[in-house]
Amino acid sequence: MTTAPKELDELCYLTAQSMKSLVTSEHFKLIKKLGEGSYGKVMLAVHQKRASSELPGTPMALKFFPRRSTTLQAFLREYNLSVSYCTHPSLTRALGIFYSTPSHYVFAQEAGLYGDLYDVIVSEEGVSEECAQRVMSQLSGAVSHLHSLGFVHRDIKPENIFLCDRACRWVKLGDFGLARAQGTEVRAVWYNSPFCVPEVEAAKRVSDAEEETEDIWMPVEPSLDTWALGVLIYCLLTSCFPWEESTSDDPSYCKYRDWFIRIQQKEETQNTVREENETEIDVPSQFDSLSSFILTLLRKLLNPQPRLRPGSDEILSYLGGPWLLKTEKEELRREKEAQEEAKKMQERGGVERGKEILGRRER
Ligand SMILES: Nc1ncnc2c1ncn2[C@@H]1O[C@H](COP(=O)(O)OP(=O)(O)OP(=O)(O)O)[C@@H](O)[C@H]1O
Repeated sequence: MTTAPKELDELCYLTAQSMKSLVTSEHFKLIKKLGEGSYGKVMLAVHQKRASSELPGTPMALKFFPRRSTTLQAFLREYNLSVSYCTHPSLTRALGIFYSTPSHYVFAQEAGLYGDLYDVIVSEEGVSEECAQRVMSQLSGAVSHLHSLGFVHRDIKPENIFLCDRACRWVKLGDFGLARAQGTEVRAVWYNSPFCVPEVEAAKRVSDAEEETEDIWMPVEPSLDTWALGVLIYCLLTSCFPWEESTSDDPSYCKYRDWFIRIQQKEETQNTVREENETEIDVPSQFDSLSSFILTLLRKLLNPQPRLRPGSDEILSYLGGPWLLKTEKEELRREKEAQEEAKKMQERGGVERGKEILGRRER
C-alpha cells in the first residue's frame, strides 16, 4: 500500500501551523468569477504586484471556502492533496498559496480559462467522437495516477473537468473535496444522479425511511471512479445521461441492468454449450447510437458489481476504435472539422498540406 495518504495527514498537520492570515485585495486582483459550488466560490485572479505591469502575472483560480461551513482539516486536506499529489498534467494542481481571512479559507490553483466540460457537453455542437476519446485518454491517465497513490476522487462529473483551451485538447480534473484514501470507511450517501453508484441504493432506502435507521458504512474503492468514468463516456458521446439514477426505481437503469445480466448469462452459457438458435439480445434504446466496441467497455466500467469493475486504465485499450455508429450528423461534423483544419493550415502557410487534406476528404 502506498504511503501517500499517511503523508497527506502529516502535511495537513504541518500546514495548519504555517497558515497566514491575509487580506485578499492587498495581494490579488480579482478578475471574474470562474464558478461556484456547494462549498464556495472560485475567482480568477492575478498577483496585485503584477496586475498593472506590462507582463501581467499568471492567472490563477482562488478557491474561497466559507469558514462557517468548512473545517480547517477539510480545507487543508483538499489543498495539500492538490499541491503535493496532483502532478499529472490532467489534474488541477494547487500553486503553493494558501491563507485565511476572517470569513474564508483560500487557496490558489491552476486556472482552467475556458470553462468546464458540462458547458461543452450541453452546447449545441456537443462533443465529437475524436474529442471524447481525447478527453477520456487524459482522464484515464489522471485517475490512474490518483489511484496509484492510493486516493479515490469520488466526484468525477463534467462540472469538475476544467478546460485549458476552447477545443478541449487539454482538460484537467479538479475539485478534490471528496477525495479520500482507498479503504477509508465512509457513510454511504445516496444522491440523485447517474454518477452515484448502484451499490449505495441501500442508503437511499435509509434516507427515504420515515423512522430512524442505522447509517450504512462502506470502504472507499477505485471502482467508484471507474463507474463515473463510464457515465462520463456516455455523456460525452450522446450529450445525455443514460438514466436519471442508478437504482431499481429508474426504468432506464433497469433496462440497462436487465440487458447486462442477459448478456452475461448468454456469455456464460456460450462457454459451456454451443447454442443452435442464437437469439439476439436487443441493446437498450438509450445506447442505439453507440458501437458494440464501446458498449463492451461500458459494460466493464458500468458493471453493477463494484468488485468486477476494471481499473481506469482499461479505457486506454479502447482508444482509436469506433465509439459511435456512424450517423449522417457525425459524418457532417467530421467533414466540417477537416475543412476547418485545412483552412487553418492554409492560413498558417501550409497551403500544400491543406490541399492534401481536402483532397483526401474528397476522394
Ligand atoms: N481551477 C479552476 N479553474 C477554472 N474553473 C474552476 C476551477 N476550480 C473551480 N472552477 C469552477 O468553479 C466551479 C465550482 O468549483 P468546485 O467544483 O471546485 O467547487 P465545489 O464547491 O467543491 O463544488 P461541488 O458542489 O461540485 O462540490 C466548477 O464547476 C468550475 O466551473
